[in-house]
Amino acid sequence: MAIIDEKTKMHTEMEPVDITFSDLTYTVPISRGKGKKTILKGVSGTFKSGELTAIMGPSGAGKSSLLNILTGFVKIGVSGQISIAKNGKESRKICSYILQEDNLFPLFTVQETMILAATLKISNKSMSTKEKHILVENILSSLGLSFSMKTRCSNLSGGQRKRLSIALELLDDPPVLFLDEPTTGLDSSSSADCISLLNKLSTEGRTVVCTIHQPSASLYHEFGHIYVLAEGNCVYQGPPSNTVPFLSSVELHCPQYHNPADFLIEVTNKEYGDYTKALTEAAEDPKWRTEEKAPTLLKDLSVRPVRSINYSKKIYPPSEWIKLWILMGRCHILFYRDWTVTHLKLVLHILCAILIGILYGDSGTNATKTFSNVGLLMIGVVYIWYTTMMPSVLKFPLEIATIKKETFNNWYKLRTYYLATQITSTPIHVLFSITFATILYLMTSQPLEVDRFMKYVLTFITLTIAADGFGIFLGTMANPINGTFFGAVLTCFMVAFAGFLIFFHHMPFILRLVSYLSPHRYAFHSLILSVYDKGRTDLICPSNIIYCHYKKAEMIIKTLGMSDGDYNTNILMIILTIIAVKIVAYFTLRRALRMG
Ligand SMILES: Nc1ncnc2c1ncn2[C@@H]1O[C@H](COP(=O)(O)OP(=O)(O)OP(=O)(O)O)[C@@H](O)[C@H]1O
Repeated sequence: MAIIDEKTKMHTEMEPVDITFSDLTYTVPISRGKGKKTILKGVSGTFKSGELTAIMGPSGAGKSSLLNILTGFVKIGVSGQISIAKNGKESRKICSYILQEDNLFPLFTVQETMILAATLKISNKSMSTKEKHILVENILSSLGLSFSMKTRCSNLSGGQRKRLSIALELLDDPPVLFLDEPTTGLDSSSSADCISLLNKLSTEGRTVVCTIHQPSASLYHEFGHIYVLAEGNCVYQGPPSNTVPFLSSVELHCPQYHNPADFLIEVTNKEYGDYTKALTEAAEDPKWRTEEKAPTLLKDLSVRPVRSINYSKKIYPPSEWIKLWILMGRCHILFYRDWTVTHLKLVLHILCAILIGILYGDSGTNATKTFSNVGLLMIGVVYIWYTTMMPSVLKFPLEIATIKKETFNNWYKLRTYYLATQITSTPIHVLFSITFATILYLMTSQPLEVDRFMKYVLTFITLTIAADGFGIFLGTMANPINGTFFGAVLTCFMVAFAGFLIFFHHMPFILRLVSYLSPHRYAFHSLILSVYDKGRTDLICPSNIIYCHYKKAEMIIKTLGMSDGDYNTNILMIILTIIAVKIVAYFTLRRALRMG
């Protein structure tokens, strides 16, 4: 449904953006100290606006590498010139890159995904909310997604997901679209729909470049320009109609009724001998780059391309501050919808606290159970640490591809995303830790004093935030398998250095210094001091017991070697750990995005 009113008739005209690159070379290290491998060997070419370009070639020819370099996704090891200019100004920000993986949030519907993207990409000053809704409907209708507006992304078909990925990038009307293998995983009919959609977008004045493996004969002729790579060399560039005469010029005759695209790939796969050098030389002749037939409608500059999507106004993005609020909103919805993240965990925290509470009974006041109570405090530390850290270790590797796609396409800056996730996830961790700590405190008969209770809960709150930071750090440094392994090892050492499984005065001096790096040390210290320090009344020694060694609270503090301990210093150390680990985690996340 194309909604056109007087306002939307004022189409902003697509400014042509041609992409020119010359002598592009891409070199990668093979393995440490063992030399380099050249992926692209000085390739040149031009991709014009209003034209749909296909980058083709056998597997490993360098198609994705070329696309990654042109988009700016890859920068290291690249030499040569690339010009992507709009109004004479060089800019990569006008490009949108649609990756092979769709990376959509499964819990959002198509409409929600689009509206959220629209609010992130288009400021309220350049378009009202109503206008954004109209634009979203317009794009979805143009891409044949109107009937799936209320469908969750998890339930979309492969072709629909691909079209939604394209729709999302069309919101801010980019003049250049790059797509990595948009037809992979689609059946022939969906592939045909996808390519004809891209063709339509290019005829509206955009520069559309995609990689494709082996298109059918009919699909092949939908492209305006074909760029073929073989072993890092350009072995053909020109319209599809010139392919057969071009190949004939090097004595490679495409059999009648044979798909020229198939023949081209067979030739580049050396099924008829090694023609790579001959083809590379022949492809340098500019005569193959123009069609011999009459120029198409688009190339006639007097004809304005008809735009199916109406962008009523020039689009400006909102400020990062506004984007922060929008991202926080998105995180909240995701937390709410993913019941395993919030509801299930809250229930499990309650159940576990009750279970542990039953297990330890009155250990908080019973002088015969003092050591059990100390063990309980340690269990609390490990429980909160583990249940907070491990989900973060697993969460970030799953999200990195989506964050990379969105930050690369200028939806928002990484620091905005990071801040939004921290602001939204922290209250949830805090809620979990308060719930767990409160139940445990009351069920295990800890002293009913507000001051002690607050200190006890505050320790769990700070520890949970620190654990989240360590989880992000590990999740952005390693894959989920290694992350969970390193997380488990790290936790074991932190527990060992906490001062309970081995007392501080039993540790070798050097290792005692290492214990200062363990947040578990500070958390365990804080819990002991909150419960037993500062004039704690004597614990109850049951009448049937003759002697209770730990009746006096200072005795347990002395045994644990914490007589000099100060609650505030320990909490401060956890807070400093939080600040340090969250900053480091931001940089490891940034590094993970760069490494892809
Ligand atoms: N960072 C890298 N380190 C080492 N080798 C690389 C790197 N990037 C690409 N390559 C190699 O460069 C060659 C070209 O890779 P590229 O992904 O560009 O090929 P492709 O034509 O897109 O292949 P396919 O069609 O199979 O996806 C491959 O042999 C690949 O192994």
